[in-house]
Amino acid sequence: MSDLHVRAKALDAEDELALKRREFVLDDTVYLDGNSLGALPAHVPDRVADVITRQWGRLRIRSWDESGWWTAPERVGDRIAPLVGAAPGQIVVGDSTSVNVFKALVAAVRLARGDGGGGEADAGRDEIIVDATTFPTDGYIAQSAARLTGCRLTPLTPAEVPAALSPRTAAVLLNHADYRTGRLHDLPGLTAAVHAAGALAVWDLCHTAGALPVGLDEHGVDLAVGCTYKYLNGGPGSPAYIYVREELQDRFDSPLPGWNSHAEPFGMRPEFEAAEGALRGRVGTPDILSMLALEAALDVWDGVSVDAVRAKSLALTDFFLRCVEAYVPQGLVESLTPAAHAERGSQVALRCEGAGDVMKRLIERGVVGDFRAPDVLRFGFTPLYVSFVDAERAARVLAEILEP
Ligand SMILES: Cc1ncc(COP(=O)(O)O)c(C=O)c1O
Ligand SMILES: Nc1c(O)cccc1C(=O)C[C@H](N)C(=O)O
Repeated sequence: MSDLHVRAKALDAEDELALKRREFVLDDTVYLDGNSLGALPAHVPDRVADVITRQWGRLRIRSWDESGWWTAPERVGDRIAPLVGAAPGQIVVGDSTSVNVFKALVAAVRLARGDGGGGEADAGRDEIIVDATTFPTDGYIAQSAARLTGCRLTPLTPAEVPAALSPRTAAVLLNHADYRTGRLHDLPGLTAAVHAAGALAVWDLCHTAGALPVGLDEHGVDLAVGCTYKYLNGGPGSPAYIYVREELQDRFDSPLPGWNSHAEPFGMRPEFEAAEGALRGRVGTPDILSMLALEAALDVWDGVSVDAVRAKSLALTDFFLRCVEAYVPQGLVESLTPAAHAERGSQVALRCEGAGDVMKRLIERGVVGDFRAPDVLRFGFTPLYVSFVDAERAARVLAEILEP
């Protein structure tokens, strides 16, 4: 048994989150793809079965009230809120991340221009800045949002953003962590810079919510979106969420006003009148089955502190990098993930020749990560269920595959 394997066992023995793993359905594979699809919490199937057989099957239409279906978007939003540092009443769940990026970005431009009333009119703001390294969907949506609002679109790396901000910038769309490299961006500093230029900051939290503290309220973030199927373990295609800072809610002018964001949805009135508060982020009928599966999945967070999750995430990624360095012959892989903790999310990305084929072989050997073109091996570390022994085994199998 190697020294690192012994060390891994000792680290697992000290791990205050170690018992959480039992709450998930896992087998003896090393699952390092929770940054794409989180594992299934073991109690979710029974809860979903109840939603289907009793709430839908027996109560039918009565469930909109009696089973709390109608208010699920804001109720589940309030369950996510503490995980991203938000007070209640600012998050609603529904739609995909892509759709929420659209709502948030167009609304941010309208807010920056004072279009929603009550704000200072500043029609001269005609630029959207977007993270040039973003997950593609955010870039596509930003292009469309720019066309619709008559803005020019400026793609920049997050580091280039502060120097490029100007009185013409309306909104900036950024990722808290880069999906490819795992680099964590400076949310407090960039948000402050965007505000100093009089613009609004929209953050995509897909790769950080549930993995590390976000501090939306503390850092004055204007609008944020995120998915729930990664570190929040909501299940494939589980609905995303949108955060609208409380102070902005009465001026938040959604580009997708639907009957679910109407002040009186059952008034069936032809004129749109926006609901109060975060409800303005709703659009149409919520996807109840997925949403209630997510609600059940969020139970695993009871009694868990996000700070403890962050501490374990950093310890896991540090340990994995140490094992890779010890086991993999020099020069065969290169870490794209920053060594500095302040710049690291919860994944390790290794550049490697033939990465697609290497990942196939890793998966065959029971180590599940993913491949991102053209040459990146991604390993996501979900602190609620990944162990130090997993990290050591993943590095060892990688070395065995790469060994000439
Ligand atoms: C940063 C980021 N934004 C958005 C998405 C996806 O958006 P959607 O939930 O609409 O598929 C992903 C991953 O799928 C992502 O990594
Ligand atoms: N959302 C996904 C899907 O529907 C299928 C496969 C993968 C995904 C992902 O989430 C990919 C992920 N956002 C990434 O960072 O690459």
